[in-house]
Amino acid sequence: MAKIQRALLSVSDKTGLLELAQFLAASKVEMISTGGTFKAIQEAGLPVTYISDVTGFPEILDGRVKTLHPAIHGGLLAIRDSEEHRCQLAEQRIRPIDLVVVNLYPFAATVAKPEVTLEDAIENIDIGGPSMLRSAAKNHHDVTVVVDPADYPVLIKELRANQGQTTLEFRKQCALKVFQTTAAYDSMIFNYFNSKYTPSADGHPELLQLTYHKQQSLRYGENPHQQAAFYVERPILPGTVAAAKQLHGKELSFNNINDANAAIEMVKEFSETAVVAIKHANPCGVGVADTPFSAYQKAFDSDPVSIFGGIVAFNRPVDLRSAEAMSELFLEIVIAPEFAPEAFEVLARKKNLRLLELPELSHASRQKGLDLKKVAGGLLVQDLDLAEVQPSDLKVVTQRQPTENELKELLFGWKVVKHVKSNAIVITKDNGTIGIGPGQTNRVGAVCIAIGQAGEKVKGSCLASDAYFPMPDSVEEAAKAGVTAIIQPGGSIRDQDSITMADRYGMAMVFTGIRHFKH
Ligand SMILES: NC(=O)c1ncn([C@@H]2O[C@H](COP(=O)(O)O)[C@@H](O)[C@H]2O)c1NC=O
Repeated sequence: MAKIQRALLSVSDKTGLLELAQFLAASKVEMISTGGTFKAIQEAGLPVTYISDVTGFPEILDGRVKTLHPAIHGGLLAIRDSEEHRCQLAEQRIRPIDLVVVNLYPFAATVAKPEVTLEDAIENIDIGGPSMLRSAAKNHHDVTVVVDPADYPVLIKELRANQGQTTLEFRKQCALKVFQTTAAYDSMIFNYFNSKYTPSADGHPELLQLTYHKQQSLRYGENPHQQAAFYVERPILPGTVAAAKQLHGKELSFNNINDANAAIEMVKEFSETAVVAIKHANPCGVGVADTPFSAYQKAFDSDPVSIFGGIVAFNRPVDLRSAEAMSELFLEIVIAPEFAPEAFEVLARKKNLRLLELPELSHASRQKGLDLKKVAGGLLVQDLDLAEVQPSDLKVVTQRQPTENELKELLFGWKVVKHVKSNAIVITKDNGTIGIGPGQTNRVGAVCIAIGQAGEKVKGSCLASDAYFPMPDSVEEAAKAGVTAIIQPGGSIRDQDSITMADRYGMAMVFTGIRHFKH
């Protein structure tokens, strides 16, 4: 490529514009520019040509048409090596443009405003900008294009290193960034209009466009032979694993991020002080108490074996006592809205332990959204499971009513079981889990695992089941072990068999009418 001689600058975000313009002027590059950009460069005392002097046409329709002209697009799209293209340019008196610096109308920021009108949104759809970006990127063999003010210093460095030229490798990267930018920009516009105009009865668009930005490359995926990366939404959603700030410890792994997500989403379930211990994305211990330390103890006591190598999330600041207790263990991650300085000091003595700070871990910070499940060849989309039950939603189906204490316990277990992989059974006592049976292919198997884990403590406990009992066997096993009350959705054609079994043992059983499958 020859030395850059002619540049077109048209930017909404004027950050870094004058520094770049100064460099280009000093490098004797001729600059062409649109309204506001032209004004800014001219006011800085730098030589610049107004776009209309190139197109021979005024900017019209409130700026809707300013660069959409053959004098611009011809100058961008002509193949420099083509004799025919060169002749056509000469015939039409069009001069090549070698460098394009454009950034787009701020559509995202506009539609993010709560008071935005449809008219505002429409006016912020950039037409001329993406057209120039695409023309220049298409012709990147000959044209350099920069779309991000953060890249101006990189451009300057490149021009300095190559005597006013750019390398093809540089232009390829620039073109890639343009296509990335215009694709994301169009997705954003499409999604906005989908939310306004979609005729689909289920609220899901005919075409699902998702844009995620790479937050980090990961050392490997679920297993060391799988390559992996972490992509996030922008703007970053507060109160999610994507927003967590790592204060200390080794880099997060793929499994860490997945487990941390499970811990965060679960601890937000509680408005009371709660601690959640996660292992392989399932809770292995959950406690609710008056202090973070007692909540932690309950979570720990639930399964002192499984917590080894686990992830612990607090929804209150971590105190010194909790930190000291945790420092006795090998943990992968501790997550909390805050770490007391003395607690941080204790935990930070562990070189590898990752400490994640996430201020928005309250129950109120839960937000509606989509839950996406990748299947081979497709994607399943559903609303996030944010369903909750209140005491008034519960239907007592047994002769015996649950006591007040049992009722509290059942509602606690219900919140926990929602976050356990199906078939899921959770046994609790005193607002702490004592037995968790996750991910079994039959429900009674999950019951037996939970009972086995609870040991002697099972006597006088409560049990939560994520879905109904297809047979009365689970109720019988629980009753024989000493469980006194059960919460479950109900809805089986054999509900009556389970109710009869519960009555036989004098148990209390309540139906929620809501199921919490999690696969
Ligand atoms: N209509 C056009 O021909 C046109 N050409 C460039 N733009 C945009 O106008 C903005 C710069 O405008 P100004 O230089 O007037 O501040 C840039 O974001 C650029 O992408 C245009 N605006 C919208 O489509």
